[in-house]
Amino acid sequence: MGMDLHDKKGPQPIKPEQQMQVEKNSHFLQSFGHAIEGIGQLLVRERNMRFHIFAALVIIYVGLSLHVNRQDWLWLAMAIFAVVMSEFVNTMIETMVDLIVGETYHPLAKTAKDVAAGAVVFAVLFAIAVGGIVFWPYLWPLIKQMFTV
Ligand SMILES: Nc1ncnc2c1ncn2[C@@H]1O[C@H](COP(=O)(O)OP(=O)(O)OP(=O)(O)O)[C@@H](O)[C@H]1O
Repeated sequence: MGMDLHDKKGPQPIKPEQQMQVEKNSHFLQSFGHAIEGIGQLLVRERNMRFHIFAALVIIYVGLSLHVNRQDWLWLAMAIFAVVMSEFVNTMIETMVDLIVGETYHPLAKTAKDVAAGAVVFAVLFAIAVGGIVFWPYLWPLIKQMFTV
């Protein structure tokens, strides 16, 4: 899949104030800080992730507008979670493959990346199905109302 100018592939330059830590985190706050850094990297590097976050916000907005019930919110949350988690896994696999093979072509690198991308597509299809099943009963009466005089 393509790459735009905003996608920052490859290692980020190390700023002078950054410590090149390779030893274990020594306390919870340090672990948490690095986890937040990971989420930040994902948002900066992956255009698809930014799109998923935008789509999730649209789904939340539609859910609020249609006053969907508690159980339906759980399904919507599950769908959003599945897509976002799949993008986390996809980025982890891509990064590990790039770390191992770099710019060298390898059929197994292709398989790993394509399967990881397939997981994202699978999760997105699941989210579309959930969105359709959840929103349809709320939208159908509105659609009928629009076409009855
Ligand atoms: N080292 C490699 N060896 C073989 N094929 C590769 C290699 N690197 C990438 N590819 C192929 O190129 C495609 C795009 O790879 P890239 O790492 O640019 O993914 P991407 O554009 O970030 O994907 P996504 O849009 O899913 O994030 C992969 O799906 C794979 O088919």
